[in-house]
Amino acid sequence: MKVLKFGGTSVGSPERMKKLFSIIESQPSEKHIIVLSAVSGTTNSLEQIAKNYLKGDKELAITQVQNLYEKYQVFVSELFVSVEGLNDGQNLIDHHFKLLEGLANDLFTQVEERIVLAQGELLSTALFHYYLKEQAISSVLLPALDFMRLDADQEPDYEYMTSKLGGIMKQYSSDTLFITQGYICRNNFGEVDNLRRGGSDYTASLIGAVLLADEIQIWTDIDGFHNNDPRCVSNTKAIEQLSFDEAAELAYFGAKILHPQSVFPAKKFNVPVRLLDTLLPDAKGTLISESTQSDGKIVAIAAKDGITAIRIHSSRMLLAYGFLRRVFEVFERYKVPIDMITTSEVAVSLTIDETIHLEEIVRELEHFGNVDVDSNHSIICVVGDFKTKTHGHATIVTEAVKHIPVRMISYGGSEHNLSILVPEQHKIETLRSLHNRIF
Ligand SMILES: Nc1ncnc2c1ncn2[C@@H]1O[C@H](COP(=O)(O)OP(=O)(O)O)[C@@H](O)[C@H]1O
Ligand SMILES: N[C@@H](CC(=O)OP(=O)(O)O)C(=O)O
Repeated sequence: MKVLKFGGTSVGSPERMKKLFSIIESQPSEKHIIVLSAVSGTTNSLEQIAKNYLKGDKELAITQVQNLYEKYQVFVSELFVSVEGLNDGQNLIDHHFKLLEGLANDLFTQVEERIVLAQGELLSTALFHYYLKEQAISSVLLPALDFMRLDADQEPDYEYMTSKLGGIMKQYSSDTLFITQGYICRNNFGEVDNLRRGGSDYTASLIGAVLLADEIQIWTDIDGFHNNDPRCVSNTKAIEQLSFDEAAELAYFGAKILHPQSVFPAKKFNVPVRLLDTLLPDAKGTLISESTQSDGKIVAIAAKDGITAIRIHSSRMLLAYGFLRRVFEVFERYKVPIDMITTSEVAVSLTIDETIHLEEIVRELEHFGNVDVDSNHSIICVVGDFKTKTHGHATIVTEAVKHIPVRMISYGGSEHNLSILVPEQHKIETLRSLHNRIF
């Protein structure tokens, strides 16, 4: 069995949906679970609608609902040709947009906000299901809200998902084609929730993991994981093979092609992940598995923006123990993860990308010493095999960035990551300079 995920761009227009049909049709006849994101741009529009409902600006929210409805009317008219298909499509969008408009009459809380955000994937999957029906292809539309669940810590509830989805699949043992929604799930209260922006990759990985699939395929608009950010550097190349750990580092540190959390379930259950291109379906793509080909080499570079660096300078740190624990406890209290950390005998610098509680955190850290905050930085993450060949990598990196003001360097945390922190305005130059020196 394979799990195939298609992102917002791959279902972004009726033409793209038809292209997706031809990719699915050409797959060998085994079980396939197709995970779809919302049509590109839809989740952004839904976010705006929910924001305005939350603010109480119902008039603006309803205008935005109507604008989106008009886009879907065009989509339906271009996707279907049969009277039945056109009716199915029209009834579907009428149902979902009535629900969106109807929310103006009730109290609107964060519960309703998440219901609004779920409509994109509910629409795209049903539209594709009806399109397959028009093409005389039978498929089962699996409601993700029936089996995707997070626990009280917002972590996937593997046990629940394994038993629920396993049971559903047994019910449909003779069917081969399944379609389900990416991104959406329920929380531990049973309310509609989601896996955060870009979360459809995570859905595919979770489904592949709990069903022990042969492969999880992430289909997108590029021919695999590139060795640098193609939006910033021009001559990047697709990488044929990456290990789970290398892919996780790159995804976490900004390689947008993959949701940062999506590698973990696949690694936990050892299910390979393949990144493929909807526009070039025959291209090799990238295989992410337990093995790697990096063998002493640097394989890729990625960048993560919106980073804030915090330095705590304290003479009390000198020869003291327990200092770092007290610093970390502050971040733990506010549930803010730390990305990078460097220390000297009298100071510690660390980075965060979540600044909602920055003021409170700084206030608490000031009990330990002087605190400096530098915002608008980027982490540049260089990934490769630093175990087989243990010398030379740091020199290559520092030499390539000798003209850039580097705020932090972190090396040795893992055997395949060297990260540097630079002001955001130097990100592109840093990526290009490293690319020219390394590849
Ligand atoms: N290292 C990288 N390799 C490949 N693509 C990358 C990388 N870093 C950023 N990207 C960007 O990720 C995009 C694909 O991700 P995304 O837009 O989320 O796809 P989808 O909508 O299919 O989920 C590519 O078009 C590319 O611009
Ligand atoms: N629709 C969601 C989920 C998603 O994963 O989208 P994409 O696969 O297009 O990144 C979002 O826009 O965040």
